[in-house]
Amino acid sequence: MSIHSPSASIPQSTDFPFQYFSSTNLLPKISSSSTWLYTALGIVASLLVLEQVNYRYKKGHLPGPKWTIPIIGKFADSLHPTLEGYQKQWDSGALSALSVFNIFIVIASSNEYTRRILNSPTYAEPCLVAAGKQILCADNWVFLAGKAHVDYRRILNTLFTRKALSLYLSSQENLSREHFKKWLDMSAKTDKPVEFMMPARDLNMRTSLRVFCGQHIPEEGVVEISDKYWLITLAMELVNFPLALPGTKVYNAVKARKAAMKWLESAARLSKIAMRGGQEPTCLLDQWVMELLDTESKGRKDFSDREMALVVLSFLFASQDAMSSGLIYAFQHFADHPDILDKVREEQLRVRGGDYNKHMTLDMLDNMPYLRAAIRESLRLKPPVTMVPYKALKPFPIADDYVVPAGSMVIPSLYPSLQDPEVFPEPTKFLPERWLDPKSLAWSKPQNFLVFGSGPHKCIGQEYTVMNMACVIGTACMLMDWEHVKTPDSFKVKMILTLFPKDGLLLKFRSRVPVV
Ligand code: HEM
Repeated sequence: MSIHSPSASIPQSTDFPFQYFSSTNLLPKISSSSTWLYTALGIVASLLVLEQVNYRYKKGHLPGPKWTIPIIGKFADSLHPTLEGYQKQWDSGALSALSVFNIFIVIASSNEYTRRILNSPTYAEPCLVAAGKQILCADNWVFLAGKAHVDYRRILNTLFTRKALSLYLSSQENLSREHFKKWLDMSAKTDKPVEFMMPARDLNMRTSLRVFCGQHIPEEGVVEISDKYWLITLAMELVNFPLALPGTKVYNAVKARKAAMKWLESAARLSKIAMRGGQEPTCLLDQWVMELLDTESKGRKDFSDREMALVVLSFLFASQDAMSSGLIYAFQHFADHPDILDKVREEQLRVRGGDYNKHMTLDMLDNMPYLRAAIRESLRLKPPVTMVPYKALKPFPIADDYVVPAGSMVIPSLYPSLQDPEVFPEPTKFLPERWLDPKSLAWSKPQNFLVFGSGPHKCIGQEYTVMNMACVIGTACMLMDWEHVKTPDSFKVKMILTLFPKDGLLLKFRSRVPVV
């Protein structure tokens, strides 16, 4: 098949019972009063046949079910995704196909096809999930494409320079310490372990909101956004029930977004007032407003409160689930590898000059190669984002023998590249050492380290993420011990948009030195 003739031909012989629909001898004598019924049945039957023909035509020779379940397709699987399920799909071929609610989906598992999708902006653009635009608003900058996206992103890059990152570091460290005290108190009160998933998400949400909005959001707003944000996470399924009726996940998520936007718009307004009034910048919004006020800096000078709030919303969306997943697995990996934790501690103590309570700076972080290698390895071993849904803007000749039909979802998978034994021998082991030598095999194939994606939409928060994880883990291991209470589900994976240990990670915390 040529690359310009999408998919395969219509099937010649089938195991689908077309004859059922055309078999007139099954029909009773048609009375005039029931004509409408048979007409309606005929139309429905034709649509169902058309659905199958269309699916088979688009699928072509790709591996995947021969027939799609009428109307819903693989909706049931997409409601309860499992890593094992995806592994099966990836193992079925470098490209494979399925359909959910008539959305045709092509999944890429190889490094080559995955990177081709991520780096072909004229053929495909990120669509997050099918309901992404409803939830994050269609006018959110993350849905821009081409030059408009590049220009917008250039401005946002100024929020993640080294100078900006060092501004955020002290809020991160102070909040981490507050939360460590809470976790230690929880452990001190009972013999039972803490189920770490929600406390970690809470630390992360509070850190993000304070780093992004500083004190421009009152505590009441932080609590409301943190409480409601979970509804947004729950709605981020690959394909949702198509109508956002009251009670559906998408409906609840839209309500949660409206509540969050009210606080975020107010924060943008207050930041502008504070910066114009000569106050010192303390957060990402302030950093942005200072950039706008700087007569030396080039680029757009006017961003409405709504535009700024939508950017913060996109950062919250992108960071909350992925960063929580990254942190939770880091706590699990370090608890399960005390020898590695010892090495991290040794390095921490050396760089902190023997002072357990010394606060971290970016310069100190530069001198912690072992901690950075361990965090990189933790993210490789359990990459929070396993795949990134994109949409084909036009027929996309992804392979010599296959063209992704326009309008299809096309999903690059990050996980298989990060578990490739050719690049990461013993891929299921936690081996920070593989990142210590710049000439190592792992470093020799940077194209395989897809934790943060690749191409024009590569994660804008990559450095911020590593800095935050290093700050939390580096400080935690100075001040606390934590023990992993293992259960039969500890090493099984639960997929809620990102990856989490199935038992929520049970930890017991103990103080090493008083937290100040
Ligand atoms: C462990 C943490 C994180 C992981 C694993 C992660 C991963 C990713 C991935 C895989 C992408 C898609 C890249 C692509 O399409 O090629 C992405 C995009 C993005 N990430 Fe992250 N991310 C993390 C944290 C963050 C944080 C903390 C922020 C915000 C401060 C952030 C902001 C974004 C944004 C805005 C995009 C879209 C960029 C664009 O379309 O230009 N991420 N991230």
